[in-house]
Amino acid sequence: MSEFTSARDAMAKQYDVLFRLLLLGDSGVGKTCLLCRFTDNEFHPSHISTIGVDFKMKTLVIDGVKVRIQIWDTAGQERFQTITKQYYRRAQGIFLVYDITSERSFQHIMKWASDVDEYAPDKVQKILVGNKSDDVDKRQVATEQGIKLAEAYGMDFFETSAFTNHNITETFTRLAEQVLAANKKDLDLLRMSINDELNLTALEEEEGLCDGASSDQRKGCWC
Ligand SMILES: Nc1nc2c(ncn2[C@@H]2O[C@H](COP(=O)(O)OP(=O)(O)OP(=O)(O)O)[C@@H](O)[C@H]2O)c(=O)[nH]1
Repeated sequence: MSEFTSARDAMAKQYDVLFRLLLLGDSGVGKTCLLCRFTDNEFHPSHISTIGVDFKMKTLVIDGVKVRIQIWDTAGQERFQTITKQYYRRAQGIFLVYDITSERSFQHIMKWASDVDEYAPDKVQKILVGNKSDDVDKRQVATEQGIKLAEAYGMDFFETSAFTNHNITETFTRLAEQVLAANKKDLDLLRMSINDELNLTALEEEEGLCDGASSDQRKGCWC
């Protein structure tokens, strides 16, 4: 279920909605690097395996909506999967990541996708990501293979490079847009509730002004 904040919380926190997105894929495909590039515009050449899970936040504005996204980076290593699977059920969007220089990581997407079917909410939005597109000499997975697999699963598809910053913002924004669209009904309710609160606040302010106003000022007041 979507994690919409109350109108007062949202106003206090400077965002309208909060989404949880999850990065999944084999160890070494570049999940942590994708996240670091997106949130901090940094790239780390060394592979330090994620232990369990970690997260970073970023706020995007989509169609005038301030979307705060909490992106969970999971460990690709098999030994952490009991832990990482516990995070699936609270995700609204999932990146299924493979490495275009690793046929094996591409084959494993089927396993990741079936885990998502089993443990994530039905409404979860998914996107397929073929990372390391800069590493052309080592490419093992053709772009067309990625396109076909994404079509078969009914997902959008991006080839990315955390190294060159290719398609990074596009990929994260696309998944956030999909999640937003999938939760539009809840969002409309939220907007209505924000409007109600704003109207209420305006009314309260007006009333406050009237209460504290001098008799001259009260003449112009409708209360
Ligand atoms: N050439 C190239 N190398 C990349 C890219 N993204 C990540 N790498 C390298 O791939 C290695 C693994 O990257 P990580 O981001 O640590 O991989 P991970 O998927 O988070 O791995 P786990 O935490 O073990 O699941 C590192 O040496 C990165 O520098 C990319 O876009 N291009």
